[in-house]
Amino acid sequence: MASASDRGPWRIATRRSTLAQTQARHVGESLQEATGRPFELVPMATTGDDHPDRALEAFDSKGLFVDSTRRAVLSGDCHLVVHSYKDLPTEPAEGLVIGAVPQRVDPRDALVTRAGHRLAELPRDRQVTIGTSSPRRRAQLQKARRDVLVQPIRGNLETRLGKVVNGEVDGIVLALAGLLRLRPQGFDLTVVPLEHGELLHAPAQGALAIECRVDDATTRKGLRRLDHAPTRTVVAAERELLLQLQGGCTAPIGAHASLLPGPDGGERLELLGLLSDPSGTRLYRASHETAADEPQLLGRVMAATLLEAGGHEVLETLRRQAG
Ligand SMILES: NCc1[nH]cc(CCC(=O)O)c1CC(=O)O
Repeated sequence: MASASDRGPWRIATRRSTLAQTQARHVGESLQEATGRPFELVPMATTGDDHPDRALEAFDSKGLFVDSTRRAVLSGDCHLVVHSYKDLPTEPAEGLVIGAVPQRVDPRDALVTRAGHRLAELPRDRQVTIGTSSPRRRAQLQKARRDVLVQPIRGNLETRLGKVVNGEVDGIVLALAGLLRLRPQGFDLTVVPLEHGELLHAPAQGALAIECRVDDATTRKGLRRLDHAPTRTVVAAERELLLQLQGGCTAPIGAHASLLPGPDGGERLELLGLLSDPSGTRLYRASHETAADEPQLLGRVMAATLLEAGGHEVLETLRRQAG
């Protein structure tokens, strides 16, 4: 087995999915440009990939998507691993550190249909079906449009787009980031981004987390070149909300943080948060702001607000159901 040394190419562990490999290649190219060292991808199967036919809900947030890639970094076989930040478990992995959070792309979800409808414009004179396996998207779709039938949908990006093209469903909701990175061609479909007030995206959506070993000074130094401080800040606020709310159950949770100009030329940090029951019947939204250097505080304040508004009962019910 090749091993990752301080010389030779950067070895980048990646899951086998096209999205994961595309993201890893982008990171590799940036790292090569920043350091003058070439890179190679080291694709590997993960537990999550072994069950691609299961609905997303079947996976918890306990690291199903990251296990073997992280092990490859911890063992010294690879220098780094690139994750979709939103799929990363909130518990830090022992011995690993997030060495870089590159600038994030558009974090919004999008509604993909043949006709280019907005959510509010979907026809009402017939049964419309929208495919998604995400509890967060389902809850918000049902809140906005009780009349729409939300269906679980499986398969990779191209398979799901194909189901819209052939009319199996009227539309799907997915992350704009995946479309931007994969640029699927040849589908006669319209992509309409969903605004934060329509359907709030997942915490850290559109961002990447690049992990390396805590004690690997060379890789940490290389990764610092890719780090984007404003993205770290907004993602920290969004992830703190997730951390505060996910005590043993996965509720639909949305979060969007942004840095805005503040008084006296400073910056302030704004956070939109959402917590819902799975049906979207009890759905709570709030917005708060703090100084730009208080992302964790902002996430905690948001969590307290959503819990007090009724989120406590929602989480209690979910916990009881989970057993
Ligand atoms: N849960 C799957 C997943 N993980 C990361 C992305 C792409 C978006 C991103 O990088 O945040 C997607 C696809 C989707 O949600 O439609």
